[in-house]
Amino acid sequence: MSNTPTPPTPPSEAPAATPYGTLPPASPLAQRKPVSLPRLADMHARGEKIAMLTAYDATFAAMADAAGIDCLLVGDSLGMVCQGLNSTVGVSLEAMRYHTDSVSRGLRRVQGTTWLIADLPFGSYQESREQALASATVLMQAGAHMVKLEGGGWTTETVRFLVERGIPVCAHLGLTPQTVHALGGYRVQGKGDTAGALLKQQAHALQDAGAAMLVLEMVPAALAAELTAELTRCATIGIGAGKGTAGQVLVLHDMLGINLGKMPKFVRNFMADAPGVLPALQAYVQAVKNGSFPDDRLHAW
Ligand SMILES: Nc1nc(=O)c2c([nH]1)NC[C@@H]1CN(c3ccc(C(=O)N[C@@H](CCC(=O)O)C(=O)O)cc3)CN21
Ligand SMILES: CC(C)C(=O)C(=O)O
Ligand SMILES: [Mg+2]
Repeated sequence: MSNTPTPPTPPSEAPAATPYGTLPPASPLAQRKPVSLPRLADMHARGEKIAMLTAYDATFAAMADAAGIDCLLVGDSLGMVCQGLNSTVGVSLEAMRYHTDSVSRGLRRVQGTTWLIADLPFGSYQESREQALASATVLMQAGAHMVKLEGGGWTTETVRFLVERGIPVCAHLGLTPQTVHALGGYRVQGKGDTAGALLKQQAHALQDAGAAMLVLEMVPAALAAELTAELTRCATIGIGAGKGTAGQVLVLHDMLGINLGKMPKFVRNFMADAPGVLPALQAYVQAVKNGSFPDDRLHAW
């Protein structure tokens, strides 16, 4: 008998089977632990980019999970993508519950490890903090791990109310599509010193209220990068906000090259160079992780 210590057991060589194909044997995804709030905070602290997409159904949710996505958002963009509405204003809480249920079941079918976020739709949280809690409860009981709500200022106390009651919250500033009629269109927000300072102040207040995540949509890249450096307890997720955020999100159909209307400028079509949907999703995760998406010249302001 030698005294040589036993070498650590090498990772299983067995390829990880998914319903959509086989992942490479050494893939860290094969044994990935569930993404949780502490793990997201750890990724944020280490500077590992957080990759997020929207999902509206069980099949795409399972595929994105297999591709190694960190977070999925059941976005109220489903009103435009799935229901054919021309804005997100008409999306009901019942529709959000239905799609959250479907996505959550898809993740359970494959023992998914993805962090699941659901949008509180227009009109489901504006009336009172109690209304927001009741609406958030519907989505959490449908399988969401976190809810997202749009806006700053008055939303701060709503965020605090939910977080104090054990509901993780993602905030959303910049282009907030539920208020498109007040904003005057889907255009860049936070441009100029005054608008930029207001957005920053609102973001800090949301972090102090306990928001663990903040979507920044269509804001100047420099503003998003500055905020990202300032907010250490809240991970920024950009969409059309440049490469300086802690993570990125896109609408799933957009990054697969499918869009009923005008493709926003911040989108990259990951199907263009991929042989299929799973490789396109994997390419997105990889591009977010290695910083090659977005390209500041092509996908930001
Ligand atoms: N399919 C889809 N993708 C999205 O990103 C998305 C939705 N739906 N629905 C909800 C909101 C609406 N969003 C939008 C919609 C349109 C533009 C758009 O047309 N942007 C123009 C710039 C317009 C301007 O600056 O005046 C662009 O060229 O990107 C951007 C974001 C983002 N969200
Ligand atoms: C675009 C993302 C951030 C969103 O809110 C949605 O898909 O509804
Ligand atoms: Mg939304």
